[in-house]
Order: sequence, then structure tokens, then C-alpha cells
Amino acid sequence: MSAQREMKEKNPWHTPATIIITVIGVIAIVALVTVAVLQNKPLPKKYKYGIVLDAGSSHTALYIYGWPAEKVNDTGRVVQVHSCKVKGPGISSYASAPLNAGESLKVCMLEAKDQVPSKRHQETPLYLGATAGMRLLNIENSTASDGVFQAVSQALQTSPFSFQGARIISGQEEGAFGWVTVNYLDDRLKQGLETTGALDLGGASTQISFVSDNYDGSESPKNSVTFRLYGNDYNLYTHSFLCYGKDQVLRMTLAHQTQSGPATVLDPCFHRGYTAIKNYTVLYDTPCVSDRKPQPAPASFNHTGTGDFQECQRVVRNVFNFTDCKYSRCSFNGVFQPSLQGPFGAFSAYYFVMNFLNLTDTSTPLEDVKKKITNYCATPWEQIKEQYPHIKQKYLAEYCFSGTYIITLLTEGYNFTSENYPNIKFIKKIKDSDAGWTLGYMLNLTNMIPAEAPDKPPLPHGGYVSIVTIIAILLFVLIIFSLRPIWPRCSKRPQII
Ligand SMILES: Nc1ncnc2c1ncn2[C@@H]1O[C@H](COP(=O)(O)OP(=O)(O)OP(=O)(O)O)[C@@H](O)[C@H]1O
Repeated sequence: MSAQREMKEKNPWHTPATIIITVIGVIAIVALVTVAVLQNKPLPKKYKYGIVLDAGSSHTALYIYGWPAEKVNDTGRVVQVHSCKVKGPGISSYASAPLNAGESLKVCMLEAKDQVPSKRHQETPLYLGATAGMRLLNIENSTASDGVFQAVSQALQTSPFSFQGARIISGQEEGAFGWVTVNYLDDRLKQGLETTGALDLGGASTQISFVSDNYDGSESPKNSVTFRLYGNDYNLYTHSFLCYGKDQVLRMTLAHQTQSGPATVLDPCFHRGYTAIKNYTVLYDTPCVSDRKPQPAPASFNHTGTGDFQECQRVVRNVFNFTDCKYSRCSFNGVFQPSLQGPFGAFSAYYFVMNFLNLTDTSTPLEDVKKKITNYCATPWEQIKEQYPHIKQKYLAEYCFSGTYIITLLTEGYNFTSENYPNIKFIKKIKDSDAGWTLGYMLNLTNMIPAEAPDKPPLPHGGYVSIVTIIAILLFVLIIFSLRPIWPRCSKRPQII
């Protein structure tokens, strides 16, 4: 027992010098690593928010976007945190009662108040962008469109958010920001990857936007939008066709069929058994067709379906001008379009319609796509209503027309072929955010996408902490070794005195 105690007491490591060095060393390592970890710890996530109202021709939708407050340009992760569909029609429908347009936004604005933490309300920018419905109203009656903007602006100014204005966005902006959204959400911009084209089909206009090696903006410069994003230059081709959204094209095809003012229209784009009384004044009440109103015309006509895809396609073709083109190549209506390139994301009504028709799989050969639409169109209206009792009858009645229009627009309008049709992906969302122009619009207005690639820290946080720890341990070992001369001498065997 006493021999053991003696051995312990005489252990050469138990000198005051080594004990002090060890304690100081351990404290130093712990302090160094703690400081490194604390100093570089990702801060608790504070979020910032931005709100965009998409005032479309058919309806208005509110989108709330959020992003971590500290690392805007670095992480670039702006995501949609909430959306709200405004009840009722688009704001352009309130031309004769503009105050109701402002009123209609209230429910969604209250939802936004709940969604965004109140301490962030004041700093949250709120934008309203109006698209083709208001473009058309502005052409038709600019006083009425000013009245609508005044009413919605008044309603939005009373919100707790930082209202940045309501305005009509141009077709070019709508196309370009839709493209930014798709490529931003796919992380293609930051990584400098080949971009995805954007196909947007609304109610009153449609947009096509893509980057093509054959387009530098010199031919038809009005279709060119240039961006410098994350250190890469993009020369985007974009075009918006006003009146070529699916609601306005439906009116144009009906206008074409009612040129002589008949009392009954036999429409191949609607199902057999479908019949409705429609008003001539309402049908022609849009600048897309107003100049074609038959004079004189009866008050109404009987709209009767015959359900024939091929005939429907013939009628739909009449809304396109495929012959005039002063450029090297055109899509339609004399509009320049370079050769199609790369993958495409097709959203909004492209998705709604093709999803309903079960045609989102673009590996389905085009001939089979047409056959499926043919069968759908040929199904009697009574059967369709029975088969889909929960779908809005307005949409249900129009899927035959809409499917026919989409296929005609893509293949004969934009020149997609059997070879590149599979390059199209019909999409609604990308990583939980809706595809559309609103996110791109907000990213642009808040300068969220830097022109140059942000400087990256050379190491990720985890790697940094590991390296600091390893270096600290090595330093400690080195110090211990450098103190060798003062190490007490010891033999392998414990000395028993
Ligand atoms: N579930 C659905 N099925 C079929 N059509 C739909 C569905 N939901 C919306 N739509 C229609 O799709 C079209 C496009 O809708 P979207 O909201 O993208 O357009 P918008 O913003 O109103 O139009 P624009 O961009 O031309 O101003 C509209 O005609 C709308 O009525």
C-alpha cells in the first residue's frame, strides 16, 4: 500500500510544471475552439419578407416570399411561404365599380398580416403588378384603368406593409421575370448552368422566353432582354402575345365563327350536347375582337358544341397568321423567333389544362396526345359532367378548346416538333414555389440577385471548426514537445526508493 503511494508520488509527470502546462493547454484549446465556434456560428434565422400581388386578367393572387435576413446574396434562397387566391374576377373586371377592386383584396391582405410577423410588417415591401387584363382595359379605356389602380392603391396603402406601388407590367417583363423565376428556383443561374425556357399561358396573354445560341438581339431587338446575374451574361429572347391567352383566343375563335351574326353557332371545340345562350355584346367586349363585331347582330346566339378536335384545330388556326414574316424566321403574326433551344417549363394554364387532360407526360408521342384530345372532345357533354362532378363546369366545358389551342400554339405557333416536344415540362411549382413572373419581379426590385457571383467563404462552417480544432491540438502537442528539455527524466521502470 505504502509502496504504491510512493510510486504515485514519484511519477515524473506529476511535477508542477507539467500539470500547469497541461491545464493551461486544455483551457487554451477549449477557449480557442469555443471562440471559433461562437464567432462563426450561423446566426438564428431571422426572416425577411416580400409580397407581390399578381393582378391577372382572370383573377388576382397574393404571394408572400421569405428569405433568411443575413445571407441574402450568399444563400439566395428566397422561397414562397404563402399564397392566397383573391375571390372574384381580375381587377380589370371592376372597371365600372373600381372601389370593389380594392375591397376584393381585403381577405388576402388580412391573411398576409397573419403570415408575416408583425415586427416585420413595416419593412416588408408590397407590390402589385397587373398583366394582360389591365393592358387590355388600358387600351380600351385608360380612364377606367386609372380608376382601378387608384382604388387598389388606396386599399393597399392602408395595409401595414411598405406599399411600393401598383402598375401594369409590360409583356416583356412578364416573360422575362417568368424566366428568372424558373431558373432561380432551379438554381440554374447561380451555378451558371444551361437555362430553362419559360412558357406561360394566361387568360389574356401568353409569353415565350428562352436563351438561344442563334439570338444575340441584333435581329428584332425588341425581343431581347439582357441580364447579368451571378457573374454570367444572358441574352434572353422573349415575346408576349397580347390576346393569345386562352380566354381571349376562345373569344377570337367564337368571333371568327360569328362573323355573319348567326343565331346559332355550331362549335367543334365544345362537346356534343353542350349548349348555352351567349350575348354578342359580352363576347365582343374586348379590344382583341371588338373591331370584328357583326353589324347588325342579334342580342344573343345559341352556342352549341359538336366535339370534333380536327375541326376545332381548323377553327383555332384562324387566329394565327402564319404567312407574314419579315425576319429570318417567325413564330406567328410576323413575330421573330429564333430556333428553339434547351428544356422548357410550361406553367399557368399550360399546366392546368394538360394536367386535367392527363397529358403532362411529354414523352407521349404528339400523335397520341392529339388522339387523346380527340377522344376527350368527342365525349358527350352529359358524360363529361357525370365523370367530373367536382370540377367547375366553365373549365370543364373549355378543356377541349384549351387542349386544342395549346397543342396548336406549341406545334404550329412556336414550332415544337415530335423531336423537341419532350423538352417541355408542364409544371405548376418548383420546390414549393409557384412558377410565374412574381418571384422574378420581386427578386429584381429588391436587388436580390447580384450581378457578380458573391465571394464564398473558403470553407464551410463545419470544415472551419474542424480545422481550428485540429490546429489547436497540434499546437498543444508541439508545445509539450518543445518543453522536452524540462521534462523530468524517468526510467521505464518505476523507481522504488
Ligand atoms: N383549374 C383550372 N382549369 C382550367 N383553367 C384554369 C384553372 N385555373 C385557372 N384556369 C384558367 O387558366 C387561365 C390562366 O390563369 P392565370 O391565373 O395564369 O392567368 P391570368 O393571370 O388571369 O391571366 P393573364 O396573365 O393573361 O393576365 C385563366 O383563363 C384561368 O381562368
